Amino acid sequence: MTPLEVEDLSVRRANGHELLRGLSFTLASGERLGLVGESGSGKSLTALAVMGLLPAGMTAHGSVLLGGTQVVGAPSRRLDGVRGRAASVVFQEPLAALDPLMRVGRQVAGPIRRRRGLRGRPLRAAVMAALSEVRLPERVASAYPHEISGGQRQRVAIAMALACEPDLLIADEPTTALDVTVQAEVLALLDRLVAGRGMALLLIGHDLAVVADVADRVVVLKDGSMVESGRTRDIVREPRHAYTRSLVDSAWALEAELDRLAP
Ligand SMILES: Nc1ncnc2c1ncn2[C@@H]1O[C@H](COP(=O)(O)OP(=O)(O)OP(=O)(O)O)[C@@H](O)[C@H]1O
Repeated sequence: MTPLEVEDLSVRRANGHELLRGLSFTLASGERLGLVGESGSGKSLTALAVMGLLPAGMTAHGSVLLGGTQVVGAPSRRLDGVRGRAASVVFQEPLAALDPLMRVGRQVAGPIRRRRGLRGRPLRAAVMAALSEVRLPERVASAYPHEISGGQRQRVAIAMALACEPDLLIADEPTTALDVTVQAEVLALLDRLVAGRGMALLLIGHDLAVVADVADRVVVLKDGSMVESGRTRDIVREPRHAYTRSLVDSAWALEAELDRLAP
């Protein structure tokens, strides 16, 4: 089963204004696709439309097949069984995914219980294993989200998303809210965990250098439309569109600056 097939996807506001236009791409099993573009280009709306989670007042048109289920126009009840199993999301701000009043261990236990039907001691063991996989110490289980660091919170959010054992993981700017030193660690962790499970990954970001490190193919979005797509190395070496070229140039400029600072 193909994890994700998006065909001519558009998103409109109630007043008819189009925020996304005619977007098409496919993600095969185990494939890594990057979705890049500047702020406001429609990256997050794409993720929300794929999951059937658009804000009230916005409608999707076209086709989104998530693990073979049509998301566009589907009633929320039908999608409850698809979300988590077919795809999970890690958002930019981990606090958004976590309940501030619940200890971390209980939160991680939620999706494991639902997905694998575990209870009692086996459930506790599975929670500890899930935390250890994202390199978190056991004591994090009894902490509240505000008692751990931003990087640790994002690891918890990743553990929860992976606990559902989805065929596709959508990571929407998963490291943007983190300190630079923590960003690389979390990205490497995500990379390793997704590869180990053979999951497909849709990695969303504004920084081409970060996305290119992980993604096999890239889709470039500008003002709600796809301007270019192709294999990452082709796009980085020979961008066809002027906008993509500007993203590549700024990625190279940053690289050169880092080389100059730390040769
Ligand atoms: N809840 C909303 N209500 C109205 N307009 C919205 C809403 N969310 C997003 N938009 C608009 O849709 C467009 C695309 O937004 P989106 O959040 O997808 O961009 P993005 O590429 O993810 O940007 P960023 O990198 O800043 O997250 C923007 O013009 C934005 O103003």
